[in-house]
Amino acid sequence: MPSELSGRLAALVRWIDPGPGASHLVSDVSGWWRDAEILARLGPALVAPFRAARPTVVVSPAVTGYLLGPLAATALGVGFVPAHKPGDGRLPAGALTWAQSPPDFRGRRVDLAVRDHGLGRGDRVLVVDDWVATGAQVRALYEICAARGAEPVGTATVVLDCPPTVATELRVRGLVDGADLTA
Ligand SMILES: O=P(O)(O)OC[C@H]1O[C@H](OP(=O)(O)OP(=O)(O)O)[C@H](O)[C@@H]1O
Ligand SMILES: Nc1ncnc2[nH]cnc12
Repeated sequence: MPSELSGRLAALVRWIDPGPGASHLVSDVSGWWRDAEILARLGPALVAPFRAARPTVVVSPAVTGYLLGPLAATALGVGFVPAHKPGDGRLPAGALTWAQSPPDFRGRRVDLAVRDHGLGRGDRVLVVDDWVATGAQVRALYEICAARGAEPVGTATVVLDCPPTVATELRVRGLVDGADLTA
């Protein structure tokens, strides 16, 4: 992990109390977008460990992934494919491939869908997201890749907050260690 960038990213994470009844604080990463230098560095830093794998496309889940995925795709010079969630109100027309995640960090099983037109045999997919906690949503995206005949080369995340065994299994690389964030 690039240490100077890691420190700046970690310092920009804020924690919000969602209000009465909430069991835990919620992260706010909007500081990453507001800092022009960090914004410019995010894409290249995320993709650096995966350049040798020659990804042909970046896939990211709604909704924060939609901010990071295009930064990573631009850095690689490849295209971007959004992975939709039923609640995001933007399910595209045409055939979709769906997968359901195992319980994620909130205990939810998340349904994810990718437009068939966007992903196919021969694609080498880099998954990009802001945070990997249990790896549940990454697993669902890899399942979609497999169903489309595409190969996931790994996952680039800003916050790597999953057990090392999961990071190794899913080939996840991160810019900030979750243990360095204090809520
Ligand atoms: O490793 P996991 O347990 O799967 O959790 C990580 C995922 O959960 C969060 O997304 P969320 O569904 O909260 O969507 P958001 O981008 O709208 O915050 C985060 O952005 C990752 O996508
Ligand atoms: N955005 C997020 N994604 C996953 N785990 C988190 N823990 C706190 N914020 C999170």
